[in-house]
Amino acid sequence: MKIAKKDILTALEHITVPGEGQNMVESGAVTNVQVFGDEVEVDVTIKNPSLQARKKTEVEILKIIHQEVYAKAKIKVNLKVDAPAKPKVNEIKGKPIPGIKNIIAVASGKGGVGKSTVTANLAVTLAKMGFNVGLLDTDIYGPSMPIMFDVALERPLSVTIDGKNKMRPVENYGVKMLSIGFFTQPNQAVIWRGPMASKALNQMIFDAHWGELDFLLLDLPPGTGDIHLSIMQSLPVTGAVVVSTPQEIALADARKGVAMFQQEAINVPVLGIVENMAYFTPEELPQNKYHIFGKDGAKHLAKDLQVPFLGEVPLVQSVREAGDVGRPAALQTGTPIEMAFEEITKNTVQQVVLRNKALPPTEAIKITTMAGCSAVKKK
Ligand SMILES: Nc1ncnc2c1ncn2[C@@H]1O[C@H](COP(=O)(O)OP(=O)(O)OP(=O)(O)O)[C@@H](O)[C@H]1O
Repeated sequence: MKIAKKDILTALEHITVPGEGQNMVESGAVTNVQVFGDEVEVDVTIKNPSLQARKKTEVEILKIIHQEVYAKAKIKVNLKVDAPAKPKVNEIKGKPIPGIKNIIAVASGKGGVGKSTVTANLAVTLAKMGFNVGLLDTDIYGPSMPIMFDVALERPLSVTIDGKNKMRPVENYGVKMLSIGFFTQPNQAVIWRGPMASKALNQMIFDAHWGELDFLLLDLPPGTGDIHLSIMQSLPVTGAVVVSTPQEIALADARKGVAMFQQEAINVPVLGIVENMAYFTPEELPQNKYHIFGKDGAKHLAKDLQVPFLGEVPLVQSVREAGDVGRPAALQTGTPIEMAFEEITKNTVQQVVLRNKALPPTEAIKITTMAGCSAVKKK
C-alpha cells in the first residue's frame, strides 16, 4: 500500500509529547516525516529526557499510525532529546563565612609555575593597599607559605572567642595566614584524600579566628584533581585566578585549570590569568628582556578563553630570593616587581567588583565598589 505523508501528519495530530500541551505536529516536536511505499520514518524532538517519556512517545507514534493509517506500516522513529539548559544558580557555594567578604582561589594547572609566589605577592600588595587580607595555604603537596612569609617556626595559638576555642592565624606583613604546613612535619610525606583535605581546610576556616577580612586568598595545590573539587564545593569561593608561564606545556594545563572552574559541578567565575616568568631580565641589564618560555602565551590564552588578562611578572632573581628569605618581593618599594604586582592586584580587585555586581549579593560577597582601591598607598 502507498501511504500519504499528510495522513501520517494528521494521525500524529492526535497525540501529544509527555509534558507538552499541544499535539506533537503543532508543537513542532515532529521535525520531519518521510514515506517510502509502506515504510514511514518520523523524526521527533522532545524536551523531556526521561526514558519513560522517550519510550511513551515512540510507542504512541507506532500505535496511532498503525491504527489511523495502515496497520502493517513499517515505522522507524528517530527520537532526539533537546532538554532546556538548567538555569544557572548563584555560583557562591558552601556556607557563607561571617566576616569574610571575598574568597579568591589561586590555581595553576601545572606545578612550579609560581602560583604560591604570585599568591604571596598578591596578598602583601592587597594589604599595602589597605585591605584586610587572609591567606590560606591549602597546598597539601608542598605548603610553602610559612617559608615565604618567614613564619615556618611559628604555630597558630589558641584563643577563646565567645566561649569557643579558635585558632588564631599567624600574621606577618599585614597578612593573616594559616597553612596546612603548620600541622604536618616538614619531612613527613602526607597522603591526603579529597574529603580529608577539605575537612582540614574547613577547620582552618571555620575554627579559626580570622576577624574581618576583605579578601581571603587560597593557595590551591597544583593540578585539577578531586581535592580541588572538594575545596571548591565546600567553600563560598568568589572567583579564581589562574597562574601560568608562557610555555606551551604550562598553558595546556592552565587551560584545564580554567575549564575546571567553569565545569558545572564547580562553576566558579575565573577572575583572570596571570602570566608569571613572562620574560627574564638580568639585574645588570634591566632593559633587556629574554622570552625564554615564549612570548605572551598566557595573554593569548586569556584572549582565546575570553577571560581577563590580569598582568605579567618577569622572571627575576630577586623574586626567587625574596621567596626564600621569607619577604615577598612586592614589598621592595620602587621596584618594577612592586609595580607589576600593583597592576595585577588592581586588575584582580576590579574583576572581583565586576563579578560581584553581576551576581546576586550573598553574605560572601560584599565589596561592590572600587572604594578599597582608593586606599592604595594608604599605609
Ligand atoms: N617571577 C619569578 N622570578 C623568579 N623566580 C620565581 C618567579 N616565580 C616563581 N619563582 C620561583 O620558582 C619556584 C617555584 O615557584 P612557586 O613555589 O611559587 O611555584 P608553585 O606553582 O606554587 O609550585 P607548586 O607546584 O609547588 O605549588 C620558586 O623557587 C620561586 O621562588
